[in-house]
Amino acid sequence: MQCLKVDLADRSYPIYIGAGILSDEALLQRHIAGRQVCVVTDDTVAPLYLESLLQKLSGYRVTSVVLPTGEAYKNWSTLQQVFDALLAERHDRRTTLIALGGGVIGDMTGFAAACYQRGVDFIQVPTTLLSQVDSSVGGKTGINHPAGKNMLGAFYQPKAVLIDTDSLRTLPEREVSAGLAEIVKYGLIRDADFLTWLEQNMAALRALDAALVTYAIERSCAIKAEVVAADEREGGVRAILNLGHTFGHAIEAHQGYGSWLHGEAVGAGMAMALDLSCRLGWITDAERDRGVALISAAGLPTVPPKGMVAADFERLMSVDKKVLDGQLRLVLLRGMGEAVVTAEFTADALRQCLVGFEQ
Ligand SMILES: NC(=O)c1ccc[n+]([C@@H]2O[C@H](COP(=O)([O-])OP(=O)(O)OC[C@H]3O[C@@H](n4cnc5c(N)ncnc54)[C@H](O)[C@@H]3O)[C@@H](O)[C@H]2O)c1
Ligand SMILES: O=C(O)C(=O)C[C@@H](O)[C@H](O)[C@H](O)COP(=O)(O)O
Ligand SMILES: [Zn+2]
Repeated sequence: MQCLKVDLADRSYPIYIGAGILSDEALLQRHIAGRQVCVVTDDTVAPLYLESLLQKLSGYRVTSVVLPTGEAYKNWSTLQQVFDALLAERHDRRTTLIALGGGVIGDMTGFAAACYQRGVDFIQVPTTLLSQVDSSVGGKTGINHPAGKNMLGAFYQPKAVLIDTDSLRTLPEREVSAGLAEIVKYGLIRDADFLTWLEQNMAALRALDAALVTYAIERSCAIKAEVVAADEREGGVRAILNLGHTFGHAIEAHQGYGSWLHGEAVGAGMAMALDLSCRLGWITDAERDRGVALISAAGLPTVPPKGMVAADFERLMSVDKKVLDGQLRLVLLRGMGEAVVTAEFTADALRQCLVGFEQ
């Protein structure tokens, strides 16, 4: 088992990574402060992993909430179901919530934990590749609004992240590719050597080779932990974790959340960010093509949905959380492995990029 740390003074916490670590009762229980636990999961993950998790919690007063599966349910009314269940079961403020599932469950459970009785503990038990390499780490929690992705939420850190790589065995191929999008992102923004390693190992990663996937999770979590520790609330450098997301979130909102997976939208979004970086002369054509080829090799789209035009992007991107005083900022590449958050592009350059992707 590998243990990394997210270093945030009194909000620091461990990330455990390993095969079968969910069978380690003591490891889980070490991070539960009180005697009450509520496990939050979805109706796809519950039949797979809920019972065995509950067995590790004997001696606690445990309840569970099973939410409907998917991005379309990352909203107020689903969150309300969590609060209703916590109140109906008389959970007190020493309760620990456990998020058992993918990023949708992790983001909503974290937000519920931030709000319930003004804040209770929570633990992340991510079961998708995407949530193991990204969403379970860093404390961004929240829900979507029809006008924009993750528009309501809080920065609220978990007490621990338990990544059991065995849970990936049941993950559908499409979800594996979605997780690879965020892994490719880390290479593009911060680590050119990791990018080369990903190029060499992409086929085996898609086949879920255990040793390679474990290394990819460790490297991704290490990069994310370092960036979050440097800038917990995204005052500056943390925004590089948003590479491809301004375009990608616009795609998700345009499609009504759910028909394109988050990772798929980020894949196409990163291809668009590579293209704009190239148009600005910051990376070469060959570097752009190399990035796009890797996104494609991960099984991800490299163009936005048919019928989505430049004006759709401009409208939806104008509500991005990186907009300051009406000025859009984007994460672009100054080189492979070197991301910047910048407003140094003209509206015209952006429009040409967007029009270039129209189909
Ligand atoms: N907070 C952050 O920093 C952060 C980072 C990245 C993404 N996100 C958010 O995460 C969400 C995407 O997360 P996701 O890709 O995990 O999606 P998800 O939570 O919808 O899970 C994907 C699908 O896999 C199923 N599933 C989960 N674990 C499984 C398993 N082990 N076996 C079989 N099926 C399983 C789920 O039921 C769901 O159908 C988006 O809402 C995105 O905005 C947040
Ligand atoms: O942790 C971060 O910071 C990220 O930006 C990680 C992203 O992969 C993730 O999708 C995040 O939820 C996006 O955040 P948002 O602030 O753009 O909604
Ligand atoms: Zn993301």
